[in-house]
Amino acid sequence: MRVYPKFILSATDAAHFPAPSAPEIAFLGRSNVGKSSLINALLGSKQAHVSSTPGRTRAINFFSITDKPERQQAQMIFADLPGYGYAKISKSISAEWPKFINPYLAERPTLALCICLVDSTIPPQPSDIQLIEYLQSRERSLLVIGTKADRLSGNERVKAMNLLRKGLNVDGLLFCSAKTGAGMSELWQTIQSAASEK
Ligand SMILES: Nc1nc2c(ncn2[C@@H]2O[C@H](COP(=O)(O)OP(=O)(O)OP(=O)(O)O)[C@@H](O)[C@H]2O)c(=O)[nH]1
Ligand SMILES: [Mg+2]
Repeated sequence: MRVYPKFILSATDAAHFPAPSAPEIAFLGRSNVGKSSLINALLGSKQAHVSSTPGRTRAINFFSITDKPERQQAQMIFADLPGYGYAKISKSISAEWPKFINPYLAERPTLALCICLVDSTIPPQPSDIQLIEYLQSRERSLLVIGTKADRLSGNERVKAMNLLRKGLNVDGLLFCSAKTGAGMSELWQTIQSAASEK
């Protein structure tokens, strides 16, 4: 799918969020799980900052998405959220979460879908379970993505899929790779149907 993304703003405070307009798709996950890479793969361009240093994304970065370059009004908005759960930065990030990330997840009226990224190459992590339980308690629509699936063989993929499904207590789980593009068309379909339902 060809889309035209535009960076809107970077917010470190709820007061700086853009006024709610188009349906929003939030990308969540532990630091280094591949949030920014997945956004870039979906958009087919380098919008989000990808880094080898975990914890690089410290703000919520908003991008507007249109299907035609001349269109002014966004059809949907992507929100790239700061990562959580990485030991070295967990203190500073966990201090920031309640301040503006919890209000975003709990109260944002236009939030249509939370895409929760988990690393498909490691077992379910407590911080992932915590986030998914929080979103479920808030009755948010969510989709869990196993990232970096290119690192697994076919056999390992089946094993990892079962382990994550059980450990995270979710039915649907989609494995993706920002590197090979695996899973991208299925992911776009889910995003579009969530945005059109909002
Ligand atoms: N093999 C492989 N590596 C990936 C994939 N996606 C991301 N990576 C690598 O994982 C690292 C982290 O990627 P980012 O996209 O910056 O991760 P992030 O979740 O945005 O990280 P923070 O912003 O720090 O929270 C980078 O070194 C990427 O190259 C993938 O699909 N396959
Ligand atoms: Mg990032």
